[in-house]
Amino acid sequence: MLPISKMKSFVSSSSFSTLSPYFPITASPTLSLASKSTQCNPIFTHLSNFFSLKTLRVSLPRNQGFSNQKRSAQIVASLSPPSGEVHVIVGPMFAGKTTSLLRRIQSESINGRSVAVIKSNKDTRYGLDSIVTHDGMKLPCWALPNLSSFKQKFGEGAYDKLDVIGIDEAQFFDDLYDFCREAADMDGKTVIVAGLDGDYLRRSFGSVLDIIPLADSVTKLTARCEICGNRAFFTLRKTEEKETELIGGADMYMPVCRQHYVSGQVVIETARTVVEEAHKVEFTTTA
Ligand SMILES: Nc1ncnc2c1ncn2[C@@H]1O[C@H](COP(=O)(O)OP(=O)(O)O)[C@@H](O)[C@H]1O
Ligand SMILES: Cc1cn([C@H]2C[C@H](O)[C@@H](COP(=O)(O)O)O2)c(=O)[nH]c1=O
Repeated sequence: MLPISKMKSFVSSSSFSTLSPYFPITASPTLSLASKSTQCNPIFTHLSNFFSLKTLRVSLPRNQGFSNQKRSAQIVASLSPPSGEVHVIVGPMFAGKTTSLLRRIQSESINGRSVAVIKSNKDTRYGLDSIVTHDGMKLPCWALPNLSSFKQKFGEGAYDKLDVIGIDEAQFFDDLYDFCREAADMDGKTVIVAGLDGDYLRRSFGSVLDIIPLADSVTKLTARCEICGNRAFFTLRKTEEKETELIGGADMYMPVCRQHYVSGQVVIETARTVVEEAHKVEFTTTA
């Protein structure tokens, strides 16, 4: 298998057919819309913009069935936008979200689909040209301030040929929902999103949870609790900073189970209070 770091390009040259991979033609004997009369009927034209072939079922006489099925499938294919997919991978830090995203992208690329990966340009830990896992697995990427700039930066023509878009560190993109909806619903892309569902205080992080209603699949991964080795669902911040967004790795964060999240928060809060009190004492004695 080709190692991710050796992938020829993060955009392969396989061509993208607008309709065929996304529109399985599975017409049943009764599944037919367009008899000659309905094709020219303005009511049909209006309705067919709102309903797919599966919703509007009109039975045809047996001898006309086959050719009409083909014809109606063609008509509906030309009316329906290509159907994409949204897959979401969440979990705490060190859970393997980036690893899983890169594996899926690699496998899509090996299957001949053209792929591109985006990460937030806020995360400068490993430079801006690659996505890197905590294990050092690597893939070239686009580091962007927002997702809406992707189409223009990537080039409209190249975007049209793309099959799969990977998004890492999704919690940092405010326009995640609109991007995923448009890419999957209108442009027929498979979008694979990896990000933190919760921040260090276990509050919903960015727009990651907002895209669950758009998703075909949602996978919650777990790490290993750094204190007891049990499954870790949460990320504990080891430092005193309080802002929500704070780029860092194992120096600042650790994955923990519920028990050690709760006790860890108490320890960190106590330590913070002790430090603050010590500063106050220092300030009053020197003033
Ligand atoms: N406490 C930990 N629990 C689980 N994995 C850890 C831990 N510390 C380091 N790792 C390493 O991190 C890897 C996952 O990295 P990565 O895919 O970048 O995770 P994520 O994107 O979820 O932060 C694991 O395969 C493991 O080797
Ligand atoms: C919990 C938490 C994390 N972050 C930052 C820290 C890292 O830079 C990324 C997460 O990276 P990973 O690929 O999931 O390991 O997010 C943050 O800014 N705020 C937080 O509360």
